[in-house]
Amino acid sequence: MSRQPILLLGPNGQVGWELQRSLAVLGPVVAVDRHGARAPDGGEPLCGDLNDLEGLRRTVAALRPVAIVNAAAYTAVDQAEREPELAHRINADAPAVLAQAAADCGAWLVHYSTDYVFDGSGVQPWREDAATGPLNTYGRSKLAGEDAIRASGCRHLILRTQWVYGVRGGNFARTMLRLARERERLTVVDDQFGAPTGADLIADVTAHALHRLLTSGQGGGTYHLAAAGYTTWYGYACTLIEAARQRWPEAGWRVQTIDPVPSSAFPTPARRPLNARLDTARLQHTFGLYLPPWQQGVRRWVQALSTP
Ligand SMILES: NC(=O)C1=CN([C@@H]2O[C@H](COP(=O)(O)OP(=O)(O)OC[C@H]3O[C@@H](n4cnc5c(N)ncnc54)[C@H](OP(=O)(O)O)[C@@H]3O)[C@@H](O)[C@H]2O)C=CC1
Ligand SMILES: Cc1cn([C@H]2C[C@H](O)[C@@H](COP(=O)(O)OP(=O)(O)O[C@H]3O[C@@H](C)C(=O)[C@@H](O)[C@H]3O)O2)c(=O)[nH]c1=O
Repeated sequence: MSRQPILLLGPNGQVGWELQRSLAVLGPVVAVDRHGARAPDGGEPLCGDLNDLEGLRRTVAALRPVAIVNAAAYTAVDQAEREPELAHRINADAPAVLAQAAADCGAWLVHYSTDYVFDGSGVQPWREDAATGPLNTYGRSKLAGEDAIRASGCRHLILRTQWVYGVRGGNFARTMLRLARERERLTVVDDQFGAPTGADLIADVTAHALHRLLTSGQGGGTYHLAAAGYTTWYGYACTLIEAARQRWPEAGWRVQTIDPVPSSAFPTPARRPLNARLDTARLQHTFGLYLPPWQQGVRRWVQALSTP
């Protein structure tokens, strides 16, 4: 394996945190967060701020990584409706610059995208070649990022994933566990379908796929990556709260009722797709992977928490 480093951006996010662990077996990893980092050779400080496009360009040119793994993103779905320019800069302009810089030095660019690039119609899981039609600003910004990477001609791996939970940072699961101890009644939408997917699984699959790309030079492109099976946010909340109650029976749970409701009964600034299921056959087939059922990952996540 190459001694050229892997540049990891966004190392403190849910996925980035797990990537620090999973990528380490592939070679040296230089993790740079938005505050920057020292260059390994003592040269100019490295820039990891996706708002600083010139800084990103300089960093890639100086480091000449074998791969750039971009786990940084603007992920506040509702807030993006109020900050479309910022969401676009982080999720589209920065990946475009990274793609150009990767093309210039021959690096692979690994990037993450979302189920929210789809319009949520139909009932079949979405394949990679299905027509996109994002319903919200976040989804549009992520799709623009994907398009820029594909258009750049750089060697790339785009992994579209969904409903991510991890040990770091905020997510739906953490919100539900908090609400279940604060309120007697929860209402959760039961008409949006997808698969809760662990950041650890995403990071492990990324490392496995990147190893293949670096050793064979084959397999780039756009893939769907999600845990197996599907549920709704309501089904997810019920499974999660049940697992947490079993683990901590005395944690002061107040919740008595969880009401399944249609999306119309839970209005949010950003519209979300109803059918967000991702067809992962291409990823499993290309990289010889088995993706475990979503319930397994959610229960493991609960077991790994130190407090609810
Ligand atoms: N979360 C989810 O449910 C899903 C996520 N994805 C995609 O997966 C990828 C990883 O998501 P996830 O780990 O959940 O995201 P998180 O929100 O947990 O982490 C995002 C990271 O991006 C960093 N970041 C934000 N703005 C900047 C900036 N200007 N410069 C540098 N870093 C910045 C944040 O830094 P800081 O900590 O300093 O704020 C944070 O560490 C993203 O591409 C996301 O779009 C796809 C589908 C679902
Ligand atoms: C807090 C809460 C949310 N909901 C609904 C709102 C929404 O339709 C759904 C999910 O809400 P959240 O805002 O937590 O999740 P959201 O930010 O929409 O999650 C998305 O994040 C981005 C980054 C992605 O890429 C997506 O794959 C997806 O994971 O649950 C309820 O029904 N009841 C509740 O109490």
